[in-house]
Amino acid sequence: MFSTAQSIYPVRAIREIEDQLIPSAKPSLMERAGRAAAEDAVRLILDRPAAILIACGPGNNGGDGFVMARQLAQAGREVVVAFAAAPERLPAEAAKAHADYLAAGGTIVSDLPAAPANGWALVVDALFGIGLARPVEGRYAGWINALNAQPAPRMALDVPSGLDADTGQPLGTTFRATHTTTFIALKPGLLTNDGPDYCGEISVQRLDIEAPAWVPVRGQAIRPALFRAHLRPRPRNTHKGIHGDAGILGGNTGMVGAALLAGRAALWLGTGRVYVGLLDEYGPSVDCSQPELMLRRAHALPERLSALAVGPGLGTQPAAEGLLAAALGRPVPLVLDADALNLIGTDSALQSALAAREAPSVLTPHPAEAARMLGCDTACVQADRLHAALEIARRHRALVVLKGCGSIVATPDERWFINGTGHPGMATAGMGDVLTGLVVGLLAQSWPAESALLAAVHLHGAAADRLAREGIGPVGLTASETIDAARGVFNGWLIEAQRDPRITPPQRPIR
Ligand SMILES: NC(=O)C1=CN([C@@H]2O[C@H](COP(=O)(O)OP(=O)(O)OC[C@H]3O[C@@H](n4cnc5c(N)ncnc54)[C@H](O)[C@@H]3O)[C@@H](O)[C@H]2O)[C@@H](O)CC1
Ligand SMILES: Nc1ncnc2c1ncn2[C@@H]1O[C@H](COP(=O)(O)OP(=O)(O)O)[C@@H](O)[C@H]1O
Ligand SMILES: [K+]
Repeated sequence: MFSTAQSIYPVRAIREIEDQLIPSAKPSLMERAGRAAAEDAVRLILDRPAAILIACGPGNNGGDGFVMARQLAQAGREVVVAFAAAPERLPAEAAKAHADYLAAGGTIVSDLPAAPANGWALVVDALFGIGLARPVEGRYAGWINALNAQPAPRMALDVPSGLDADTGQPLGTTFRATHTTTFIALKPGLLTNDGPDYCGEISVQRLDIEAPAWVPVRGQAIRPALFRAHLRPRPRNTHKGIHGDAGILGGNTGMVGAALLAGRAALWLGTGRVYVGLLDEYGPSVDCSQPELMLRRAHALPERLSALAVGPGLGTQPAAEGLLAAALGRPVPLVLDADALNLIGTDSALQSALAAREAPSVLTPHPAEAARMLGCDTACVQADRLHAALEIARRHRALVVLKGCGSIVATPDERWFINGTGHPGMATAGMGDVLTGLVVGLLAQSWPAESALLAAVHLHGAAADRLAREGIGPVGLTASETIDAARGVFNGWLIEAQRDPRITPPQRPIR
């Protein structure tokens, strides 16, 4: 069965679907949306007796609110609808929803009322959806501030008013939902940047749209189904040579730990051998708390590696630049992070070498590194994270993860993925080095690059989520602890995948 529940559609694509369906849909999409929202509302508040406040805006989002109000009132709920726009200027569908609500005996107040003595059971934002065209100011900003101040659950219809549905950027005053019922499909702005902070829990209501109406989708939410085929049990007759040789190049003076963290993450994810090449000339020759790592001087990494990561603690001195240039020439999968990205951002020879590579390249910038690569500032990257990730992937012919809240993975052929695991406790030093190690570890074990990146990004966040559930974080979570938890989550995935009859154990060693 064609499933689109995890597909992510930008506003333009949602509009295309609506254009195909609105003329003929019976019941209308707005009727379906309002009904689905009413059902979500009832699930949310159960039998809490207080009234439900629905604030309706001047467009079709307001129309959804009128349908929802009619449905809830007909189900015996007390509903208060606030609507201040001119009814005759509503778009046709919304005007019908408004008339139907009044015809069913509904009433409207033209300003947001004070909360009743027992408070609201639920406040609903049906002010603006994907039609938001400018920052919210004036009367509606006042309404949103008042709604945000209510101690009740706060539900947004389609998109929290004020949030840009494509970018997750708040435009002026923005509704802060505890729950968002979104229609037709997920939108990128709900999942990245400030989106998750403003949306709360998301319910996707697909409105029973038939498969042929779906326009081709390029965006997906990251989930294990995307890489489960590679979660294979090891054959019993195996040895370490089968599980890859990973190299980490970095660890300049004062930043040795970054390279060790990456190396440890690769090791704990099952890589056969891990070599760490350190630039610090006085760096250690053994990591006493992880003696399995083979520490070398930076120029003395083995010739034969299955995958190489360059960047954790690399520095930007000429020596680092020379090592990076040589690494770009190696015909192995490469992960580039941190200072490797900063160097590439300002050096056209390195950029050409990167674009010319035949073996896969994976770039893991955080927003500041992405900004250096694009020649803009961090705010401009964050203002449209999806565009920034796709642009870096296109320019460098590489896979990219733009890290942060709702990490975005972009491919050079313009597909993209958004990750939902992880939490703010991960904003701590060394966390990115761990991600680099997870990616290079899977690459060294012969995972295809795209699956390796998707799995590592999802795993990294899932590991931090597991720790937070156990009280280890969000505050005070350390990068080292995440490595340990990632091993646990990954082994859990392997066990789960073995129960999946579609995954068969390999008959022969992987290579
Ligand atoms: N067209 C349809 O049949 C369907 C529409 N749906 C709903 O309709 C929404 C989109 O409807 P619209 O395209 O009418 O757009 P919206 O209802 O999101 O907003 C558009 C209206 O708000 C005004 N506006 C935009 N930004 C403003 C601002 N900052 N301050 C003041 N006014 C502002 C516009 O001038 C316009 O009048 C979706 O998000 C969804 O909720 C759903 O019911 C699904 C079906
Ligand atoms: N608020 C957040 N929600 C989810 N993940 C986050 C959040 N903040 C940081 N992370 C993740 O933590 C990691 C931090 O990486 P990075 O900024 O490179 O750290 P460092 O350079 O210190 O190692 C990234 O994978 C990022 O996606
Ligand atoms: K809304």
